[in-house]
Amino acid sequence: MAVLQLPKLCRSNKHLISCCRVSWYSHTNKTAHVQAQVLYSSLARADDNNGHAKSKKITPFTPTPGNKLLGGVFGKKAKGPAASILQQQQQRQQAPLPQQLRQCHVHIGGGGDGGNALGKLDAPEVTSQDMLRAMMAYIWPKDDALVRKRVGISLGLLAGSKLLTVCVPFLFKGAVDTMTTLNMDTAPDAVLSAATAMLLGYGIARASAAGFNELRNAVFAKVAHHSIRKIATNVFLHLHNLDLAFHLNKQTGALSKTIDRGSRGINFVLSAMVFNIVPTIFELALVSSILGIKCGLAFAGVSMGCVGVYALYTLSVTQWRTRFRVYMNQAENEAGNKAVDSLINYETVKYFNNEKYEAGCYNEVLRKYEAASLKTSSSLALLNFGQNAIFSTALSLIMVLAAKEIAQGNMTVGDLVMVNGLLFQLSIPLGFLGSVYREVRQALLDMQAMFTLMNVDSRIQSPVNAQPLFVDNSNASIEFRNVSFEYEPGKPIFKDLSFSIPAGKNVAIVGGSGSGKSSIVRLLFRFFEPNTGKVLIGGQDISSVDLECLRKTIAVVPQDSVLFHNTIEHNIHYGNLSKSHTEVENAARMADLHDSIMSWPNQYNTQVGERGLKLSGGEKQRVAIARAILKNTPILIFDEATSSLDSITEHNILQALSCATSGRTSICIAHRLSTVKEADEILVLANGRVGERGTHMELLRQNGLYARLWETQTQQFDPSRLTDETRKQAADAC
Ligand SMILES: Nc1ncnc2c1ncn2[C@@H]1O[C@H](COP(=O)(O)OP(=O)(O)OP(=O)(O)O)[C@@H](O)[C@H]1O
Repeated sequence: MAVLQLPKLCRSNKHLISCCRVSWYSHTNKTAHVQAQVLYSSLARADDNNGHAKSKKITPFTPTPGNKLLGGVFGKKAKGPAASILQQQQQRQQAPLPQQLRQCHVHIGGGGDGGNALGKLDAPEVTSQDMLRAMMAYIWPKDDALVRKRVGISLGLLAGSKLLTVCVPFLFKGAVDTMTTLNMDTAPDAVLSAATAMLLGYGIARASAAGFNELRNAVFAKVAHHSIRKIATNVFLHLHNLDLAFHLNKQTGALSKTIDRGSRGINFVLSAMVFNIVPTIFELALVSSILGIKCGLAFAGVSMGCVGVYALYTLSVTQWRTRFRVYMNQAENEAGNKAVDSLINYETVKYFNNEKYEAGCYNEVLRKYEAASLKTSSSLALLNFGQNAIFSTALSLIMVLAAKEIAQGNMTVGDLVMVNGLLFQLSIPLGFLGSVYREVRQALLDMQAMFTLMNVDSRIQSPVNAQPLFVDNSNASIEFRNVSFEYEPGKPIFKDLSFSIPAGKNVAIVGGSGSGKSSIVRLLFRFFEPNTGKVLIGGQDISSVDLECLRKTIAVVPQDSVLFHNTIEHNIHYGNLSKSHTEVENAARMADLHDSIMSWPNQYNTQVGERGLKLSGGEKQRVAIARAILKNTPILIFDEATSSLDSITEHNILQALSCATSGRTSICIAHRLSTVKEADEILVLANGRVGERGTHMELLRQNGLYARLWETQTQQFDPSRLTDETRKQAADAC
């Protein structure tokens, strides 16, 4: 039994501004990860001051699902016993948990989302080092010699361009010094040609340095884009592997923005890492050494001092500016979410004439974004000005020093030109250093959100050494054994639910709205896991079988059919991508859709619009049915599959479905009882259990909840036939 000490003291703490739940998250069958998160630092201060006195009130706490806890708030500087207990929780503890606590998940909340619009992700945070390490694996992959070769060539080109760049001021100095001897020399033509050669060399060196740079960019571009593609694909796949609960809690707008910004960040950081940071430091050292050797220690001292002050200023101001970028990202995510949510609900907005309200909400979020961007740009102006001021001061100082040396005859005018050239050359990488640091920090922030996503574990995974699911039409039985389940603590959906469906039978599940019919499908498909009890298919516990194998065994026609923004052919074909066009057509025929499709101008190439909005509700349902037929699985589930169809179409489809499902195990969820009265057995859900079960006639004879529902629907209701108990049940169900 896991016992956590939680700071009861927080209950009385006036600084507490957040009420949160502790996360119980089962990665394996026997352990739970417990993670506390930093929410506010105000409590930390209170804890600092009075930690000892308050620690007396700490009592052990035995967690159960749904227990509401207060606290979990501390800052980096938190001290005292209360803080140390919280810190213990923060370090991921692994404690064996009893069965009923396994796989029960509640997440830390409580406002003050300091992150982004993705909310708090239930994953350890990714550090900059983690990300750099991960990226290094992409740019220097052990298994891809071609990529390594490209990186090597790019580095060679980089070295060539740097050397040429450093030569430029020397050639210019040579030309100026040669020209100054023009009047005193006896052979002006020779001097002129020497100066011309040096000036030509100057031009060639400049052009070649630039050429090498561009060539390097071109060679490296493939490495960068290749890495971006790989990382973005991995993130995308990872998102698809996360469980339904994650996706129900996250907003798609924020997710796509996070991937978008994260991928852009990768491009920047990759180039910066290889071509800017290390080579810039090298160039700074080179230029300072040349200045020191050629012109003296004073010159080197001023240039090094300038670099030091410049770097210090840049780093500290950039650090300070980072928070504005975080606000900006948050506001941008929020704006993206708002826009997507509002546009997806276009029709609802119109039905209720709420365009202005929606625009107002969007404007409000944009206002936040505007404020954050203004702060970002004004602080950037401050940074740029400061950098310029530092550099100009150093440049003036060095030029004064050079002028003095010329006056004393220690340096030539050419030297002055060379110093000037070197310093200007220095200003380029220095400017880069500032902006690269700035951009790298910002890119790392963007990437952090994306990589943190990669750290989120799916709660539903195939167990290690998972068995395949050995079922076919002959043995695809389904059993729910003592299943208890709740999405949220304190709101049980099933209480000790048990039923079984023999292989090849067609069973209907009916019950009031919210009684948990669709939840049965989700448990069967392993979108969620029961808190206790087991779900078995063909006698195998589905939590121990391979997830992909399990899902290949079941075809679902969901309650809301959402289609891809593609042709109708693609949408039906999606049910089984290995099937031919003829099989797609056959499935469409069975779903009573083929004739409708053939009457459209573009037939199977008709575009269905975003989420299938160009189709009627009934047509979408028939596409979903055709898909499921095409998937051709031993188990078929229809969740309100014909609710949007007219009676004639429904009748046709039901006939086709009885062919399609014959010999297979099928579950039909329906409100309209006329669609399920032919089922082999009907289960009536009530109060989290199977309240009644039997064939249509048996249930009518039982004269219970089903009879009441049936009579209400067929308008043959005779209240005098109902007992008080049934009346109460029926009232609950309806
Ligand atoms: N992801 C979720 N998180 C929290 N509660 C949920 C979630 N999904 C469903 N519920 C709740 O679980 C209960 C059962 O939902 P379910 O969709 O299984 O009912 P149903 O019987 O299929 O309803 P209907 O006939 O109206 O479709 C409902 O009260 C619903 O609000």
